[in-house]
Amino acid sequence: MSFKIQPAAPARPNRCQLFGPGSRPAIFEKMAASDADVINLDLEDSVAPSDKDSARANVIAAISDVDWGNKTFSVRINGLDTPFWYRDVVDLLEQAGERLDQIMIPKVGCAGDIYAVDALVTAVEAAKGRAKRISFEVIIESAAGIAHVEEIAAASPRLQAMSLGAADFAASMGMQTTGIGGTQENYYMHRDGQKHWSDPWHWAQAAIVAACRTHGVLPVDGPFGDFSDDEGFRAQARRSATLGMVGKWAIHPKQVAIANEVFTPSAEAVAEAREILAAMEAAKAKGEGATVYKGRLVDIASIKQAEVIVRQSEMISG
Ligand SMILES: CCC(=O)SCCNC(=O)CCNC(=O)[C@H](O)C(C)(C)COP(=O)(O)OP(=O)(O)OC[C@H]1O[C@@H](n2cnc3c(N)ncnc32)[C@H](O)[C@@H]1OP(=O)(O)O
Ligand SMILES: O=CC(=O)O
Ligand SMILES: [Mg+2]
Repeated sequence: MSFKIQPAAPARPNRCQLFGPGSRPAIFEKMAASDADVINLDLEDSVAPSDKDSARANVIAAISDVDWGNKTFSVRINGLDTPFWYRDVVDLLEQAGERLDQIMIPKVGCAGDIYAVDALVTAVEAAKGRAKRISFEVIIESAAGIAHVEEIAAASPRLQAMSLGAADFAASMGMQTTGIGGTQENYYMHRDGQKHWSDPWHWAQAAIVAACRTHGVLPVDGPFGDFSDDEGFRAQARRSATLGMVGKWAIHPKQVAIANEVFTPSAEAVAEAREILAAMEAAKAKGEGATVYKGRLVDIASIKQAEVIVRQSEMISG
């Protein structure tokens, strides 16, 4: 470990973030009744420009009127390149009740974007005497965002989570696809007459995980657009979990259960992690730093690996 200790990310479940347009209040109660850990009401790209004002009013009302239980409650504001974002922040912070936990800043391109929102939020919080300090989450969904991912992850103590937004990311990168996440037909290797598909999102996800883990932020996988493809969603979620991401967005309620399943360590994984910890305790009692568990090496690094799984499981089960 470096002299600088890796900070822990916020200890709250973030296995699934369920999205819904702020212009569709008929689904708010259904979102609240879901099993998602995080709710994201959207003021940005799922809301037509003509509906921005009414969607903002719907969301502000719903923050107090709907029982969101113990979910993390977040609102996605409009991007800093639009005329809408400052009004989103001011109205939310001036008018919304204390139940608002977080705002999501889309399309961030540099640390300065977060600084600007932080300055505005801090001023309105102080002016209104808000007791609860709002946290931030951001979406990396542009070439600039991924190029500056580390400074973004370090930008504010308010920052709790960072998602990869595959749709806008693909557009910003000039990727030749209209698919939102998952397998891309033309991204394959060819050998002996067979196609072997690769993962075009992998490098961006890995960069996000590294930036987040360096700065104590939760790394999250964003949307998977084809909500008819359960197995495609599951495969994408499993790759993300294996890389170190803690959860994934659901853009349809049927994706919630799959995300929760994938991002909850299985009973078998937890049992094995506990056995590794026990094997290492036994090794330590004999003065050994390395031992054999089920025919394979485990050593002091294995304790940290096993603790990741046990901690995740304990945090989720509360
Ligand atoms: C891609 C880049 C991004 O920025 S993604 C994030 C922004 N996008 C969004 O927030 C979109 C969220 N999703 C939606 O708006 C809808 O799910 C879309 C995809 C339009 C599909 O809606 P719809 O045609 O009603 O689906 P459906 O008939 O299969 O619905 C079945 C039942 O589920 C409900 N439902 C629908 N969406 C949600 C949701 N997000 N949260 C909670 N409930 C939802 C429907 O109302 C329907 O309920 P019921 O069975 O009639 O009682
Ligand atoms: O905002 C999300 C995206 O994929 O774009
Ligand atoms: Mg987007």
